[in-house]
Amino acid sequence: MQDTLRITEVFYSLQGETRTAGLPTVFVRLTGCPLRCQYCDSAYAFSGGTVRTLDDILEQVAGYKPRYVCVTGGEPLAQPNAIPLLKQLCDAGYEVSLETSGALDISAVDPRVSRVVDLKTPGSKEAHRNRYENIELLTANDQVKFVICSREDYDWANSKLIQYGLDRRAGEVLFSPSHHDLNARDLADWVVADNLPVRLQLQLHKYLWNDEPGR
Ligand SMILES: C[S@@+](CC[C@H](N)C(=O)[O-])C[C@H]1O[C@@H](n2cnc3c(N)ncnc32)[C@H](O)[C@@H]1O
Ligand SMILES: Nc1nc2[nH]cc(C(=O)O)c2c(=O)[nH]1
Ligand code: SF4
Ligand SMILES: [Mg+2]
Repeated sequence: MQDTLRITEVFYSLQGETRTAGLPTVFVRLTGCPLRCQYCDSAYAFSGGTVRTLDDILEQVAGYKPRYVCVTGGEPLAQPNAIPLLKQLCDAGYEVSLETSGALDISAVDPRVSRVVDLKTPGSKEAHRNRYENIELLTANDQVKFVICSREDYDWANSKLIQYGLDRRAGEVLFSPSHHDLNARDLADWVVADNLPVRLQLQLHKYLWNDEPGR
């Protein structure tokens, strides 16, 4: 029996988020998530999907001849075979990132992967799932993200930034407005007013292609 993963989609697009925003990237979206963030834009990946072998997924990725590959979901780390997938993508020579909720242990992820770890804000309604032990594991190759729904979420994110010295632990601290919940301009004004050491992140793909799956 070969190693398999349940996959919602594999597609080639522009990275809409994080430090590689704007760069052509292959996305591998794994099916299933144990969380239910209030704002989730990928709820179509909670169920369904297709069981595929790692070799089959790697072959499709290779067909795009990408430099960047992003493993996302759903929650990738909810499937144990996400770990060998990430390693094999690195071995194949891609620059690999992982989008993860921060609710599961990130320690087994290949160190070549840039782990994009969400710290779930109160506005997500899933903040009680944050696994704060993950913060100790972050390196300069990793990124921490806050998806911010309100001024209260902004103040909460700012307090975590200070409490854990996140800008010194991770290569990037990303503040992203929750699409539909918060005006990006308000968040931009708050970041400037407070002179925060964070990067405002907009979801580029939503400006380009709205909320279409597979973009
Ligand atoms: C769909 S999740 C999949 C990976 C993982 N489950 C997680 O939450 O990081 C990918 C990224 O999209 C973000 N996201 C989801 N819905 C969003 C929304 N409405 N506005 C802004 N970011 C959103 C998540 O917070 C996460 O950083
Ligand atoms: N273009 C594009 N960029 C993305 N970056 C992270 C995504 C995600 O859903 O995790 C995503 C996505 O769904 N599309
Ligand atoms: S953890 Fe990620 S995929 Fe799961 S509900 Fe939250 S945003 Fe959606
Ligand atoms: Mg998305």
